[in-house]
Amino acid sequence: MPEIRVETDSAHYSVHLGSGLLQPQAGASSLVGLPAKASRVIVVTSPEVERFWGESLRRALGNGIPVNLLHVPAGEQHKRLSTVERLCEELAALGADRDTLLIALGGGVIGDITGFVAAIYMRGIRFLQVPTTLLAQVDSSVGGKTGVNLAAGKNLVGSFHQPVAVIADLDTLRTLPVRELRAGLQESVKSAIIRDAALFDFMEANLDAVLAGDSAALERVVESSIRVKAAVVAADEREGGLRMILNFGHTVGHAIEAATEYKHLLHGEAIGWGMLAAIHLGESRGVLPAADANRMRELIRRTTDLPNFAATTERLVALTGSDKKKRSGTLSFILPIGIGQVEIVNDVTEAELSAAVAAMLAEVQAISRASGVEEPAHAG
Ligand SMILES: NC(=O)c1ccc[n+]([C@@H]2O[C@H](COP(=O)([O-])OP(=O)(O)OC[C@H]3O[C@@H](n4cnc5c(N)ncnc54)[C@H](O)[C@@H]3O)[C@@H](O)[C@H]2O)c1
Ligand SMILES: O=C(O)C(=O)C[C@@H](O)[C@H](O)[C@H](O)COP(=O)(O)O
Ligand SMILES: [Zn+2]
Repeated sequence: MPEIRVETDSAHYSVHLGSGLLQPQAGASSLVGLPAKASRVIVVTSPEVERFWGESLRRALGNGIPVNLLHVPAGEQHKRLSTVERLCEELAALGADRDTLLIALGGGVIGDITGFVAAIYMRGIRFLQVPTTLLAQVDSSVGGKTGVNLAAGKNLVGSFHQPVAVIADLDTLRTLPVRELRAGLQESVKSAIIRDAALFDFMEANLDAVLAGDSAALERVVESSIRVKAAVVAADEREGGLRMILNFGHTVGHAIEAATEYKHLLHGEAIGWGMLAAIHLGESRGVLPAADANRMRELIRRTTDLPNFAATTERLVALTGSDKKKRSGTLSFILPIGIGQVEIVNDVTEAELSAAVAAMLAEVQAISRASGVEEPAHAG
C-alpha cells in the first residue's frame, strides 16, 4: 500500500492510498492514519456518501471512540459560509472541544468545507480527510487549501489548514458516477501537464483502462498525481510562487464556474475548458510547440466530454478579475510550455486573454452544434 509523505512548513502527514482501507481489520479497532489522541470523532459527509460508505467508516473506527455524524447536502452550491456557520453551531451543540477530530468523508466540497470548519472552530481543531471522489483523492484532500465560495467568485474565503492524514481508499470509487470519475481525472491531466511527463505518457496509453476502473492503472494515476501535489505543496505551502502552477486551467475554469452559477459544470469539467484556453494562449504566444499542444488537447478531450455552456468572452474575462491570483491589478497566469512543464507569467494582456477565451468558446459552440443543441444548456 503506497504511503506518500507530505512535509510542509506547518505539518507533516501521510497519504495512505490503497484498497480495503475502510474495511475493519481483524482485531484492530482503529483506522490507519487515525491519530492516537482522538477522544471524540465527528464525521461530516453528504447523505449519499453516507449511504455508500458511512457504515464502513463507522466500523473501521471501531467501538472505542464516540462518533457523531453531520450532514451537508451534495452540491457546490452548499460550499458557502452559511453551511460553515451551521456546522460550527452543530459542533458547539454537540460539545465538540479542541480534542475533537473532524473527519471529512466525501468529495472536494465536503473536504473544503470540513477543513475550513476545522481551521476556525475554537481557532483550529484537527481533521482527517477520507476522500471518496477521484478528484478529492488526486487533488483536493492533499495540501491544506480549505474554504468556501462567495457570489463574487470561487474559494474567496478560506484558510490553509493541513489534515492530520489522508485515507484514500480506491474502493470508494466503485460507487462514483462515471461523469464524476471523468471530471476528477482532469486534475490528473493537469498534474501531468504541469510536472509529470511520464504520467502524461501513461495516461495517453492507458486512459481506457483507467476509465474502465482497472485498479492497477487507477492506482498508478492517483499515486503519481498525489506525488506531484505533495512535492509542490512541500516546496510552497502558502502559494508564494511555485504552488500557483496547481492553478493551471483554473483562472478561466473558475470564471466558467462562476458564470454558470456553480450548477451546470463539474469543477473538473470547467478546469478542462480552462486548460484548453491556457493551451491556446501558450500556443499563440509561441511558447508551446503545436505538437505538444495537440497531444494535450487530445488527452483533455478523451478524458471528458466537456459539457457546453453559454457565456460571453467579456463576462468570462471580467470574472477573471476577481481571481485570487490577481495582485495589484496584475493577473498571474500559468502557461504550458511543453508536456510536464509550465511557466508562471504576469504579463498576459486583456487582448490575449480575450482571444484565448474566444477560441475556447468557439469550441463550446462547435460542440453544441455537433450535438444538435440549438442553445447551450446553461446561459450564464
Ligand atoms: N482544496 C483543494 O485543493 C481543491 C482542489 C481541487 C478541487 N477542489 C474543490 O473540490 C470541489 C469538487 O470536488 P468533487 O469533484 O469531489 O465534487 P463533490 O465533492 O461535489 O462530489 C461530487 C458528487 O459525488 C458524490 N460522491 C462523493 N463520493 C462518492 C462516492 N464514493 N460514491 C458516490 N457518490 C459520491 C457527492 O455526494 C457529490 O454529489 C470543488 O469545490 C473544488 O473547488 C479543492
Ligand atoms: O492546491 C492548490 O493549490 C490548487 O490550486 C488545486 C486546485 O485544483 C484547486 O481547485 C484549488 O482549490 C484552487 O485554488 P484557488 O486558490 O485558486 O481557489
Ligand atoms: Zn481544481
